[in-house]
Formats: sequence, structure tokens, C-alpha cells
Amino acid sequence: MTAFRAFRIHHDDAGHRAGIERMDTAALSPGEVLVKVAYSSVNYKDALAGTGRGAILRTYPLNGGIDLAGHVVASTDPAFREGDAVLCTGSGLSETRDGGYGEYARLDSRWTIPLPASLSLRESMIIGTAGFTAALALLRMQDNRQRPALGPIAVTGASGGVGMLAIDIFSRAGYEVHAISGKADHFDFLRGLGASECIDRRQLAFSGKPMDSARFGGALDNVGGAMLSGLLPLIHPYGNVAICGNAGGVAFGSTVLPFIIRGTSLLGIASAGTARDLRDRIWRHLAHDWKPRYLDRIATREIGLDDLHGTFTRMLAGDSFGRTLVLVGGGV
Ligand SMILES: CCC(=O)SCCNC(=O)CCNC(=O)[C@H](O)C(C)(C)COP(=O)(O)OP(=O)(O)OC[C@H]1O[C@@H](n2cnc3c(N)ncnc32)[C@H](O)[C@@H]1OP(=O)(O)O
Ligand SMILES: NC(=O)c1ccc[n+]([C@@H]2O[C@H](COP(=O)([O-])OP(=O)(O)OC[C@H]3O[C@@H](n4cnc5c(N)ncnc54)[C@H](O)[C@@H]3O)[C@@H](O)[C@H]2O)c1
Repeated sequence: MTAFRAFRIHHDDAGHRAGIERMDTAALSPGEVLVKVAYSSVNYKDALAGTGRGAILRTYPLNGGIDLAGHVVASTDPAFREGDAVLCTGSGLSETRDGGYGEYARLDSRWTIPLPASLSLRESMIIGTAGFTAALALLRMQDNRQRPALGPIAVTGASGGVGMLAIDIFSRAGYEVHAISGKADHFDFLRGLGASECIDRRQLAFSGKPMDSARFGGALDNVGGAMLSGLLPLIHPYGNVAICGNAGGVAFGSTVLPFIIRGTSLLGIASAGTARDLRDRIWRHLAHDWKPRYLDRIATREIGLDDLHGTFTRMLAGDSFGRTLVLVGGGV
């Protein structure tokens, strides 16, 4: 038994509360692999969970943090040995089991990923759920015949974590990326990550017509709501729109016309529950041919567990810029 610090989330008759607590490894969720956590990260979902703004946890109390990377301390599964570097994203972390905002976490070995040799623990957490999600979207789009020749990919919420990693990963994979963002002062930065065009979301004048002149080969949408509704009539024949996020709203509107006239496909992206074989495929890509080139630029902030509250508030106010890395236990 080892005592450690964790950012723990409660919801009971007294309501929502979350903060730093001391706890013991014996109290962690069950699992085969005990990990000393080096890094975690901050995702929009972590902000929803940590503030109680979204119903993310499905059991209480739990340690927050949907991402973690660190070293194995002990394992009852012979596939893992003390000292192995591992990572885990989604897979129930901060939903049904204790997550990465604690100096220790106990993982289910089925969802524990050996750290690829070409990634450091730090790099793996700059990628985290955000980069995994962008890569899952690319994989699903390509499996549904998305190709660079179909036309540029629109990336919405482009200044956020998923957005920046999508610019880097899609452009590296050969796509022309058109970044859509409300932060015009950061357009040069987004071009530096691989965006060939940057579009101010306030200048986007969606016509409201059920079909409009096709402009994008496909899209990765982090925003939802009116943004998603507006993009659907603009997709070239047989392009894909990957629905990733809800930062701008959960409801969207459409007619059937883009789907039955242009063969547009809507692809749902649910990173947390991705099957293991797909996870392995995605991390192989992320470690090699899709490894983001600009991770150090994308990691715009490095914080400790004590700084989580303020980071969540800024993120939910739409103030994100790139990825925030959480240095949990010394880092490596
Ligand atoms: C990294 C990924 C992301 O960032 S995703 C974006 C962040 N997520 C969100 O904003 C969702 C927040 N959650 C919510 O608003 C609510 O929990 C929602 C989804 C609306 C459901 O609440 P409510 O309407 O009260 O229904 P309920 O809890 O009775 O559930 C209905 C059925 O849906 C299921 N469900 C719900 N949440 C999940 C989940 N996270 N994973 C898997 N299943 C889920 C419930 O189990 C239930 O189905 P069943 O009756 O158990 O078969
Ligand atoms: N489907 C999945 O598996 C999955 C995985 C990761 C993230 N997500 C979702 O993707 C989205 C982005 O996540 P993230 O971690 O990169 O968050 P983030 O905060 O880093 O990025 C969000 C981006 O959306 C922009 N934004 C916020 N409110 C907006 C609005 N009203 N209109 C237009 N743009 C707005 C922000 O400026 C920022 O660029 C979130 O909705 C998150 O829930 C989904």
C-alpha cells in the first residue's frame, strides 16, 4: 500500500465537488497493472468531468483524467513487467474507473498499451485522447474511401487539442487542411502546423440552403451544432464528415439531400470505447507514418495537479490553445 495525491471527483447529496486528496493504492479501481503515472493531459471531457458541467463519470467517486502514461510498478498479467512504459487513453478512465490525475493508477491489462519505442511518455500524452481521436477519424475516413484527391479537409475547432493534432496528422498523411477557427490572431501558428488555409469562423457565411457548391472533400468537426449543419451541404461527392465533438452544441440540422445526392457519410467518432485491434493500429500509425511533427509546439502549457481547476474553466469558456500536459509524478 502506498499513499499518494490525486484529483478526485465526487457527486453525492451535497452535489459536485473535486479537488486534491490523499488516498492509498489499495483504494484504486481493480485491475492487473499498477502504474506510477508520469503524465496526463487535459481534454475537453476532463473539463466537463472536473467541473461537473457534463455527466461524464458513471460512478462516484473517481480520480479524473481520461489519459495517462507512466511506468508499471507491479502486474499480475505476465504481459507486463515492472518498469515497462505504458499508456492508456479513454477505456473507462474517469468514467467507470480511476483515471490519470493521480500519482498511481490501476489499469485493466486489456486496455494497457505498451509505449511504442519511437514515442516518449511525454510525446504520448501530448498526443493523448486528442491525437488518438484525430487519427481514429482519419482511419475511419480512409476506410470509407477518403483520399486527398477528393479535396481539402475542413478541421473545425482548429485551435484546440484535437484540432491542432488533426491539422498536423492529416497534412502529414497527404491531405490539404483548411482550418476553421475563431482565433484569427493564431492563423500563422496553424499554418505552421500544416494548414494550407485558415478560415475565420465568423466569416463563414453558410447559405442555409440544403445543398450548396461543394468546397471540402471531407471534414473533422469538433464543434457540432450550427457548424456541423453548415458543413454538410458543402462536401464533395462521397466525402466523409467525422463527428468528433460538441464544443459548440449537441443538436444539428440537415436534410437528407447531401446524403442521397452526394453520398456524404457521417462517421461517429467515439475514442473512449475503441476496440483493442483498432487502438493498436492507431498507435502504430501515431508512432510512425502519422507521428505528429510539431508536438513541442502543440504542447502549449505544462501544469501540475493543483492547476487543473483554472485550466478547466478556461477550456469550457472556449479559451483553449493546443494541448495542456499534466506533469503528475516527475515525468520522464
Ligand atoms: C473524449 C470523448 C468526448 O469528449 S465526448 C464529449 C463529452 N461527453 C458528453 O458531453 C456527454 C455527457 N453526458 C450526458 O450528457 C448524459 O450522460 C447523456 C449521454 C445525455 C445520457 O444521460 P441521460 O439522458 O440521463 O440517460 P442515461 O444516463 O439513462 O443513459 C441512457 C443510455 O445511454 C447509455 N450511456 C450514457 N452515457 C454513456 C456512455 N458514456 N457510454 C456508454 N453508454 C452510455 C446508458 O448506459 C443508457 O443505456 P442503457 O439503458 O444502460 O442501455
Ligand atoms: N469523440 C471523441 O472521442 C472525442 C475525443 C476527444 C475530444 N472530443 C470532443 O472534441 C471537442 C474538442 O476537444 P478538445 O479536447 O480538443 O477541446 P479543446 O478545448 O482543446 O478544443 C475545443 C475547440 O473548440 C473551440 N470552440 C469552443 N466553443 C466553441 C463554439 N461555441 N463554437 C466554435 N468553436 C468553439 C475552441 O476554441 C477550441 O478550439 C470537444 O467537444 C470534445 O468533447 C471528442
